[in-house]
Amino acid sequence: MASPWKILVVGAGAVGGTLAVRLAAAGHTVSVLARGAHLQAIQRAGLCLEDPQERVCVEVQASDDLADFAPQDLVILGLKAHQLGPVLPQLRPLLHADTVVLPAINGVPWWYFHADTSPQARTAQGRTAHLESIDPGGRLLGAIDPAHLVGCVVHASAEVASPGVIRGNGQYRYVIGEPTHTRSPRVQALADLLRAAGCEPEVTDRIRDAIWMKLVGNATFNPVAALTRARMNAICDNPELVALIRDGMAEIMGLARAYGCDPLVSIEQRMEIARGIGPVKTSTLQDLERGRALEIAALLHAPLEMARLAHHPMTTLQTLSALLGELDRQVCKA
Ligand SMILES: NC(=O)C1=CN([C@@H]2O[C@H](COP(=O)(O)OP(=O)(O)OC[C@H]3O[C@@H](n4cnc5c(N)ncnc54)[C@H](OP(=O)(O)O)[C@@H]3O)[C@@H](O)[C@H]2O)C=CC1
Ligand SMILES: CC(C)(CO)C(=O)C(=O)O
Repeated sequence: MASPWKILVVGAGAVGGTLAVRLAAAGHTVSVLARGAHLQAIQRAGLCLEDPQERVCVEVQASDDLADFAPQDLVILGLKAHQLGPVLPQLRPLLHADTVVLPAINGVPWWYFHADTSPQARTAQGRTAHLESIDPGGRLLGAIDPAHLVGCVVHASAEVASPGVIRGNGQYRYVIGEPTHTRSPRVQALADLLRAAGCEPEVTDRIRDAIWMKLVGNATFNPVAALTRARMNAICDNPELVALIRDGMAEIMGLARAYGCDPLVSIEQRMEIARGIGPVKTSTLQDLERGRALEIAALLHAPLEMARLAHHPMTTLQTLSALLGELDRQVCKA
């Protein structure tokens, strides 16, 4: 192995925990930010990843306080998008000049307009625009230097099965790319790192296309899954839900194009990809079942805000957002 990386996973839940285990098992120095019973279990017995093929457990340094960690080569963000606020500014002391920050997070990212060329990307004053729905006041955008960021789209499904134990569906596909839409040695190095850890990285010089392609599924399947409590395969087998999802997909694909992007696949192909994920619970359904706040802002409010800015109609997504918002208020904690 080339020299080990010093890696911090901030939010070692389903997605972050998966990456933490794979990277630690590949010999890297991995630390994790976790909390509560999950943190206690990791400190007591390590962090474990089960997939249909194997169970792997690793020992990692774990804490609920970012001040306990030294500067890192790579910081992976495995939080829900709405959990970033208090955490992102605290990362600054952990970043050296070449540290890469990799947000493994669904939805429209807070940094979307950084280095973007769409007309909406700059304010009238020439500054990088932000979306109020995911980044009120632009505080996330100002929290860390966006030069550290590499975009990441996660094609994997997992959940925290019990404290200290992540259960995944055995898919480990990550699309990574520069927000500047260029090729870079650091993205290549990240791809090598992930491949050597048994993952399937894909490098793109059009990361926003990959973000939209993923969002086409998350903005439709995730709310429908939470509203119906159905797994992915059950949704795919229900023609009425499929019709609803196809309408929502068409809206998001149109929005992607309105922002100069290509959603990369047809509705038919996107449905097939969703079916291939298997009988899993979306992360939004997992949150609902645990009474946790739903990730509505990044999956629905942000594209709806972008739709308003671009004068693009999205009635299906508006309806899903209204229904999911009320479910969140009725069932989930703040
Ligand atoms: N799960 C999946 O299958 C997939 C998820 N995604 C996306 O990946 C991202 C992460 O989701 P997922 O892994 O499911 O989420 P999880 O809730 O499983 O993981 C997030 C973890 O971060 C912890 N956390 C949050 N804030 C803090 C904090 N301040 N200090 C310490 N720990 C903290 C959470 O703890 P606590 O539980 O106490 O809040 C939780 O353990 C989301 O954007 C999701 O949409 C993408 C593809 C698939
Ligand atoms: C639906 C799924 C698993 C697709 O990868 C996902 O992204 C999620 O659960 O949020």
